[in-house]
Amino acid sequence: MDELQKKFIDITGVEMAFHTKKGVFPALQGIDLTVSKGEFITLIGHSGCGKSTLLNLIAGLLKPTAGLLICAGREIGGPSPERAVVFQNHSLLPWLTCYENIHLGVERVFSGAESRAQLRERTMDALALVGLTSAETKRLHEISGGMKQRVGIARALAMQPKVLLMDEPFGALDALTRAHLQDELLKIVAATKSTVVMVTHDVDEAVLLSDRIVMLTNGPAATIGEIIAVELERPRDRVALAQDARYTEHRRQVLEFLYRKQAHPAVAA
Ligand SMILES: Nc1ncnc2c1ncn2[C@@H]1O[C@H](COP(=O)(O)OP(=O)(O)OP(=O)(O)O)[C@@H](O)[C@H]1O
Repeated sequence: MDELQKKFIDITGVEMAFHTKKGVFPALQGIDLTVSKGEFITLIGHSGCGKSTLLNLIAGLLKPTAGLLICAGREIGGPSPERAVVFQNHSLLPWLTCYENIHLGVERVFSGAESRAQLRERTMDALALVGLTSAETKRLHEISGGMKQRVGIARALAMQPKVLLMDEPFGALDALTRAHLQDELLKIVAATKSTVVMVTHDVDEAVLLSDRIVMLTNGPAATIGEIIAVELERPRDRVALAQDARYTEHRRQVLEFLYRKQAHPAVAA
């Protein structure tokens, strides 16, 4: 792996302060992080510590008050289909079909360079990737929450992003659907070799999916407290992992960080 691939996302000295009615609120400070190409990173930390803020900075939806964010050798200057985002509320258009929701994004990115047939093929490939080929013509209000989330992931992947950014993509789903989609995401990421940064609140999700778990301290002025390298070979099987001592140890490390070292002020009091 060359230097550019090792530092595919390169974040140095990033600070984010928000101007509020009560004055300046320092959300993040001293954020240094590199993510290599093909790596799966999760961001975990207590509510309000700044996980979404960091993700939005990488997405280019926010500009840092200090520091530098680089992706694939170029400074992140704003949002780009190179860095596709999947949100918890999937932000899809409910009156359109699954196909149309994905096709909209595909058209936006590729219509200058590709024929209508190619655009259709891209859209169908993305639907197939998330197992929704048969739901092509269904409208969003006709499908379940888990299926909507899959459409959101397909829409993001269809743009062939360099980086997939996910903000609690499975947060609103029931436990079984969530487990199913985590397994699907593992397969998709293995096939597409995507670089992923994902925000989660779920310790098991973080250990199951990640190459590294980035744990943020409590805000204000949150920063990276610890990073755990998850040394579990892939493909990963959730049932086998449940009895794996390394899995349990990683889980313990995250829990210790969250509930001992960074016990939430409200909880610690
Ligand atoms: N636009 C904004 N203006 C002012 N303050 C903000 C803004 N966006 C976020 N913040 C503050 O920055 C801090 C970090 O918010 P952020 O949403 O990144 O946290 P989070 O870790 O993603 O939280 P959660 O897990 O609850 O989603 C919070 O204190 C929040 O109130």
